[in-house]
Amino acid sequence: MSKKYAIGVDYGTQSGRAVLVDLADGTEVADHVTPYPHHVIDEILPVTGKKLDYDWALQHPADYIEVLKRSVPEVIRQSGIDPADVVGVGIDFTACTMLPVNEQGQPLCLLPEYSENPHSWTKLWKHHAAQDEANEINRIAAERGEKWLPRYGGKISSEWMMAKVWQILNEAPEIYEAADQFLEATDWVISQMTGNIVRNSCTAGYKAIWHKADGYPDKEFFKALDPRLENLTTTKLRGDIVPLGTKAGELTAEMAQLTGLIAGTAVAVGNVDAHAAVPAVGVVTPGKLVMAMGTSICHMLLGETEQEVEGMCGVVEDGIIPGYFGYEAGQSAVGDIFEWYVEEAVPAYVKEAAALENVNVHEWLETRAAAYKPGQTGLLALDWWNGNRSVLVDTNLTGLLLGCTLLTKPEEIYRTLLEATAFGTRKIVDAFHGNGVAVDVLYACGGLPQKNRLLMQIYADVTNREIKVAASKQTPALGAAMFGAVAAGADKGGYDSIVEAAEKMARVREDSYLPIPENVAIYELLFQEYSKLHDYFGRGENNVMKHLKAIKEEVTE
Ligand SMILES: Nc1ncnc2c1ncn2[C@@H]1O[C@H](COP(=O)(O)OP(=O)(O)O)[C@@H](O)[C@H]1O
Ligand SMILES: O=C(CO)[C@@H](O)[C@@H](O)COP(=O)(O)O
Repeated sequence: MSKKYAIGVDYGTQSGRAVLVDLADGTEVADHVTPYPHHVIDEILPVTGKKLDYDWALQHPADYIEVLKRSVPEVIRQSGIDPADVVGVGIDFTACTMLPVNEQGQPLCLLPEYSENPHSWTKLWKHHAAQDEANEINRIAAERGEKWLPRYGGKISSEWMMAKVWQILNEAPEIYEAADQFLEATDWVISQMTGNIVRNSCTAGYKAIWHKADGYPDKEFFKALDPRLENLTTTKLRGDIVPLGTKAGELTAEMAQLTGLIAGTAVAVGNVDAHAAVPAVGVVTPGKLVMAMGTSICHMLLGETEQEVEGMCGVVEDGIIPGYFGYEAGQSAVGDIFEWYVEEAVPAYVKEAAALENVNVHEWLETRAAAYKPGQTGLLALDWWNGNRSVLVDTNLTGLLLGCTLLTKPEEIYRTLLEATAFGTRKIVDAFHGNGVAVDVLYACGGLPQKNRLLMQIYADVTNREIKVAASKQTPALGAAMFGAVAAGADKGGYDSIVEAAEKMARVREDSYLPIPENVAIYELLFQEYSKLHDYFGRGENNVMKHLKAIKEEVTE
């Protein structure tokens, strides 16, 4: 029998990437990236040229199809394989990235009668303009004692489906009316590939307050938000919600022509980027925390039971791997804090020295920062440059650097920022571990583990846990391909379960990061100090960060 393959397509914030994977062992045979032609639309709406409000972030749905059109034929061409040997396709997406569609499943923004209204466009995950609606949802849910609220750590985010839908209703009721359904972009792309609209349990669970046993919150809750929302879940969010790995359908003839694949190829239901990465590092059982480390960190964990954990983003049964409760938490800025420092705050002499040595500024700082022992800088920081996503869930918190003297060096500050983000992860690890969801070992994927060894050693020391690193540089896309193989099934050359697919296809690097006992001991002391600052500034004892923000807003108006 000829070799069999699957294709995974990872839809990120700036671009989409297709990866062609050998099903026997997970080898990534070819990959190709298509930057979105319309980029992130966060300043000007293309059709009107009108300025968008602050905090808006939209995307163009045609860009998603462009990725299929350019990147899928390219991986087939590069690999030289017969398209008939591609047994399944899966995708993963940022989330909640959502759009309104009409009865035919067409995005309203592509129809001339609606395209001038920004609310007809795809709202990207980082569209943060629905914060007022999120606040109201949280207030009303808390008042009513909604039992689903603790499943989301006590607060839902402005990034999620209900806040975004409500913003559309409030600001553009005509678009709300015209929408036959609101879909996650991941489900919309699958509908374009197969002709079937099928909602997946991952985005429904984490981003749309859906629960396997209880379904959506009841109508009375939605009525309490706004009487016009009463029937939202049975009308514009209607439809069966199916587990990850389910076959959504088969590639249509039209899509086969566009992609160069064979009509009838199995297509898996949509998935989320961070969640798809979990089986791709071989994690299919509890106790192993997967960190997707880049500009931010998503922390993913499996558990046997549904526990309430302070500040977690959510817990969803079957939300990552069927048969387990999938937990998600996160830090809203990690690499972005290092980027801020490198771009905005290092002295010119550092940039010049790095250029002379032909290394980038991060690498220059890392080498020098690595020469310090834990605690030797005398510095401590709170990693809230972009607020706090877990455990405190407060976007109004800001960063703090403590302990500077006239002798403080840039590399010491850089090391302190690395450490601060590790302490942020430790808070999340402790929150889970202390609430009965074991965290025994860490797995890292994403860009940062490839870029900064010091950072990874600090994370191992601060958490006192081994860290295994993904062998793949395209972990979410590999995971998406694995779900594509599961959609195909073993009799078509794929796999019957994601656990089997992970056994054969997932890989981590041979070398791992182990905690160094003397570093662990010092970091334990520093973490106690971090925790004091964390609670003092984060739990209301000293609201100076919020006061500063309020004064800033007042004088800026
Ligand atoms: N050597 C480095 N050490 C630490 N951080 C780095 C280094 N090089 C780049 N970064 C940070 O990595 C982040 C990008 O990570 P990456 O995983 O590639 O992106 P994304 O999260 O968009 O997928 C940026 O925020 C950047 O500041
Ligand atoms: O929120 C989630 C996952 O739940 C992500 O899709 C979102 O943060 C986007 O992450 P990336 O920027 O793609 O790493």
